[in-house]
Amino acid sequence: MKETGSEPLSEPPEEASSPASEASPPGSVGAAPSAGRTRTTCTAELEADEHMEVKQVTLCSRSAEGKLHNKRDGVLTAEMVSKSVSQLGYIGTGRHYHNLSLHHHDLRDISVLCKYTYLQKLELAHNKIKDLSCVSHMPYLVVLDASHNEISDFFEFKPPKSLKEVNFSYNSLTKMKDLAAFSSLSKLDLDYNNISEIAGLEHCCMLTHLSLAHNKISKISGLDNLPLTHLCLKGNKLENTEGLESLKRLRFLDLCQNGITSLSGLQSSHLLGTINLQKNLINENEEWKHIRDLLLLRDLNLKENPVQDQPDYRPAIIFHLQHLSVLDGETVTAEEKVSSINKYDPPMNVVAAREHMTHLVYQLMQPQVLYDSTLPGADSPYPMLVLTGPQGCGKRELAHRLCQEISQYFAYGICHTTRGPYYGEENGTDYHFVSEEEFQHMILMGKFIQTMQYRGHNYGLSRDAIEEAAREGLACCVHMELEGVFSLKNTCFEPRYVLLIPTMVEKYIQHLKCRGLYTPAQIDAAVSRIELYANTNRQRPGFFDNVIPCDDWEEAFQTLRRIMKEYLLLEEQQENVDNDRASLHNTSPGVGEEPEEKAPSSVLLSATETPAICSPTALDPSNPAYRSYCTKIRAELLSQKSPAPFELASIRRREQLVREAVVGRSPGVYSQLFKSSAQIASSALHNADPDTCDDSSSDDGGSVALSVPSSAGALSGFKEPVDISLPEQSLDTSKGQPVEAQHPTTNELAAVVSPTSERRPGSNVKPILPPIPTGRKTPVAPSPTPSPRPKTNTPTTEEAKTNAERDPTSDQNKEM
Ligand SMILES: Nc1ncnc2c1ncn2[C@@H]1O[C@H](COP(=O)(O)OP(=O)(O)OP(=O)(O)O)[C@@H](O)[C@H]1O
Repeated sequence: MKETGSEPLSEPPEEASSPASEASPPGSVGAAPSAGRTRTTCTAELEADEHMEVKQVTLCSRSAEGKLHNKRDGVLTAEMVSKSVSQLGYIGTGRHYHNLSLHHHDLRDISVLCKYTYLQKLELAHNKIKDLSCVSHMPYLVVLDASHNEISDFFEFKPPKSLKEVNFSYNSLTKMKDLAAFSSLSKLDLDYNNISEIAGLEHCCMLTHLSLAHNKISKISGLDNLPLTHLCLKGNKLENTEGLESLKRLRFLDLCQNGITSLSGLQSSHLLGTINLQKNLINENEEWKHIRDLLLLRDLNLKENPVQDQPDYRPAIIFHLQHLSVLDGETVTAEEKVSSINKYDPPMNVVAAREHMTHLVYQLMQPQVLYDSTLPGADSPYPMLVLTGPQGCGKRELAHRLCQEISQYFAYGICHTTRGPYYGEENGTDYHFVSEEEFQHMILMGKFIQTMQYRGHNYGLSRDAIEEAAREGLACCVHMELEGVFSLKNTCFEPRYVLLIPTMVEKYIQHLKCRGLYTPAQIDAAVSRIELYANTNRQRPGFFDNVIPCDDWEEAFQTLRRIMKEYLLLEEQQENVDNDRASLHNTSPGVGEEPEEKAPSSVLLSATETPAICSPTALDPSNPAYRSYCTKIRAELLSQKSPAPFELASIRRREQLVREAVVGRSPGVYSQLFKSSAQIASSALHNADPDTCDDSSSDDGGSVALSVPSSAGALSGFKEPVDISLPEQSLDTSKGQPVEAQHPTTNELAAVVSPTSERRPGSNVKPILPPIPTGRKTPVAPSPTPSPRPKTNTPTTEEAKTNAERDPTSDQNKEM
């Protein structure tokens, strides 16, 4: 839209309108009454209007004529201006052009611009201007670009109230002056001048962008509390980054091409997202410490700094500044982040995997030995118990006590350690105390299946420690820290992991203090690890098989004892025998007659540390509440019609055929196991009802067969892997099913055949103790509490059978 009339477009403000109205000669800034301006101003502006249709047009691209004219004397004329204005708009009551762009005209004298009081944007780059006093007449000016000129006077004009952006780059400024009057200034570009000190900006409370690249600044100063978000001090003489502390809003910082050696001073600019420090003198990897708390930092450039020559420079920086997405201009990949973490702070499972790999390799380098005592069966692991929990939580004492009280089944696995013995500790009882050299030698000899460093000492569980227990026909019980558990989970062993966790921190601290072995720092560290255990339990369901609060050791021990008996099927057998009898005599109790389950002696903690009764652990087969449920289901099924004995015999025969087809006829290494309770119970039932005995399986209608951990697992039939504690898997259901329904399904067979079927964690595969060799040692200490269990050695299969035959209703049979 074009103004056509010759009237003034609007009334300019008084101070600005005066010179224009007089049509002053170039350079003059004289005052004149506003009434006199009308004609001249309008003429100039209207001349401009006539030539202006297109907005934002630059003279350099279209005014060859004007160029020629200017080249003569460098004086800007109204005609040229009229060709270079754009952006017609309203100001006050009239319409005026707002923009004037005069690039590359070799202009020296622009005093004619005094008449153009309504300009908002003035672009004068690439001229030879020294004097900008005409700007004093532009009260509406917002943007001024006077870059690439010859200006040496800093802001020598009356401050336009709204002046926001000024570009004085590539001029001859040497000194900054007070800019208090330029309170609206938000962007100031002073690149490529000769300024040696930052000054005069104290009152620029709107200044967000400041660039002073390629000056002579040797110290960052004068920026205190400015609201700067972007600061460029590239190509100066800076040696450090001190002086930026108060710039809390800084987001972009360019300090490249200086002599900076340290990043100190940047730590409090928490909003920094980009720091460019290319071509400086930073040479310490450790400098990351100053910027590690800048969590919004995404782009860091340390190219061409000596620090790049440091070994592991990039992974180290990436590790310490995990939030970076670009380092030295290159995108930081997820892989780089992960590998840097694995390098500098590997998570426990990574450490464990590495440890495992190391031990495996060293072991493979040795002459190979067949550790037949601990070989896992097709579906049953060698039984092992691992007590874990924070240091001093009592796991060692509990392990010892368990091995004493249930000495028929457990032996204490003695670890090696490089720490010296505490008072009262004996070599070969609590630990094998060895020197560091010995320990390292053992590692190299592939002796360990797991090691860990704890508080500067090495601890390790050797294969021999486990074998020692296994050769005695005993399950192995060890205690270790969480790292050890992670490590052990990589091995072929599938222990039962029991977490002992203090829930009363004060009591735990008190206990540690009483021990008198730990410094306050060590106590703090031990306490802090409670959280680690709790988190692991929360975040990895099934990681621990049981969680027992250990504030009261007696209570914890009773819980542990009960769990272990269940684990080894010592109590379950009794229950099964009872059920079997009931089945055989067709006197199975109804649901209402179910004997009450014993309440747990201690409350197990669930994953979220809530009592087990109302928690997910209620579904833990080791939980009595859950078992009660299973028993009820079983009782209900038992009360239904039982198949006739000949049907059972037929089923057994077919099962046996399937079994033999799957695992062959020959008994495995565990065939003479502590087949303990199951076989004895089985024998008892054989005696009770010989008609139903036709093969190695029990003839009780299913329930005994289910609970018998026969040799090497699979040998006892395809039912073996099925966990009796799971009601839907219990083959007891066969009693209430039609015969066809008792045939193994494809899935059941697969479960037997597949060695990976439902194993730990959380699988509750019942373990089988290794064979008891002839001449086995008598357990050191029998259980202190009178128990119906055998008080000496676990009987061999033959012994058990004989005993059972002698007295099928004996206590031994019941218990075992
Ligand atoms: N082979 C191992 N792997 C991992 N951790 C182990 C191993 N052997 C022992 N530990 C654990 O190392 C920690 C330190 O053991 P140490 O015997 O030195 O301390 P403690 O003060 O006696 O504590 P605690 O009574 O729990 O054993 C204990 O938590 C212990 O269970």
